[in-house]
Amino acid sequence: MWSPSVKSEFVTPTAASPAVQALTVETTPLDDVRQLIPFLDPRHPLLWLRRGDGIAGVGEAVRLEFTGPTRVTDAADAWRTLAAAATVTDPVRLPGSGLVAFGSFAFADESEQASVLIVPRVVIGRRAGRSWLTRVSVADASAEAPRDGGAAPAAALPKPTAFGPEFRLTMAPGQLSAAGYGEAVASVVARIAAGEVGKVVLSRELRAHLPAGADVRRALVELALGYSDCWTFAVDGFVGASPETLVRVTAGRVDAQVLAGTAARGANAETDARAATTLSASSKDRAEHAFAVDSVLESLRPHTRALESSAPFTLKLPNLWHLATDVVGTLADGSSALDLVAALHPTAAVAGTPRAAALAVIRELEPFDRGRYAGPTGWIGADGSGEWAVALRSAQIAPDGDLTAYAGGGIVADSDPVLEVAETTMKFRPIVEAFG
Ligand SMILES: C=C(O[C@@H]1C=C(C(=O)O)C=C[C@H]1O)C(=O)O
Repeated sequence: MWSPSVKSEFVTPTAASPAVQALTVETTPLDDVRQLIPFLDPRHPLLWLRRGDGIAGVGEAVRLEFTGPTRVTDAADAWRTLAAAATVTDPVRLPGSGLVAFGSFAFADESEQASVLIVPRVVIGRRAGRSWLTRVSVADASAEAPRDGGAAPAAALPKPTAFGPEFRLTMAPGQLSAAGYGEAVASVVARIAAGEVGKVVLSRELRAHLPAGADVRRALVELALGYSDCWTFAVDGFVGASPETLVRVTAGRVDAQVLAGTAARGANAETDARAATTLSASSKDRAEHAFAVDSVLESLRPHTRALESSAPFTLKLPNLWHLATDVVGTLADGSSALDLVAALHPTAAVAGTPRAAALAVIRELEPFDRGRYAGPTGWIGADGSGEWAVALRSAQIAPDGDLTAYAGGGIVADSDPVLEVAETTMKFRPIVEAFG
């Protein structure tokens, strides 16, 4: 249960966060800031951006790490405690103003990759023509005075910095080659025919190495410009431009957009229109899509009232078409966005159905750790609001510069290995072009 409280005198330490930090958070309005990316740290950007609106974070006031099967529920609990101990002044009161944490969670329970919640020291936000600056300062709950002297006075905007030199990466196959992926797809199709499983989302990876000191903001600009209708994100070295909204919670409203079912864009207007019509008429894609919508509705229903879904429609992206369904409802039980993320992840759009059987096939056939690919990435606010994407069209940059990009697709009874390899190639495009 989420009890919104941004001011609290008393802090109860929890197992997830033994020494609760008391944050002092101050948001002030700014004149419209049109570009958020130039304010970011070139090597440690924190970003959540769509159609020019979003939040950009600089520095780390708090970093919480989670692993294992309870990583999302642990994070939801730790966030409740942290938010309850914070003193927040927020005259702006827009989604993303006040206290926020950026978050990114590993796809798999057994992943080696840490899941994180990061509260930046400074956030610059923009929404519908309004902008703001949030500053965060930290004091240990047991300490008498804030460690860094309390909230900095509402000061001038941090300075944007010039971009570093251009770079171009060459991506090479990772542990699963394109041919190997095709074989894995064929193996899934055989398992579906044998009745072991209904749908499995299989993925492959590409690898590259980022030159030392590379300015990651260059790739973020490419993603944000090329895929402006997608969520361009950067959290702890994990970057991407995802079209899929896992869940949003704003003022008691819950919404999601389920994507599953993919087709290539046509070369001209006529073939492009035909590609969309064929996709929406395809029984293979409709079946794959229905699995994904059902899994989202089933997970959200216990937490919502008046949950409704649209009819499936075709969604146009620069690199492909998707079948999409909008889901909307009213929050019924005070859940935070992270509580809903815990209920939803992993959906059938990125795991398969039945879930446990699909995850077992993924573990067996994918010879790599997905890390945060296909996991939940987004932000959470002090009042439990938030916006979370399924982290697709993404890549993880390790501290040593090694970059791993991921793409996959839903495999159903009549999937064709050759077409599935081609689909992953289309889905790699945003990352390959942003870094290439
Ligand atoms: C798995 C990915 O995408 C997911 C799978 C889709 C499909 O199989 O048609 C479509 C959108 C996403 O839900 C990916 O982009 O890597």
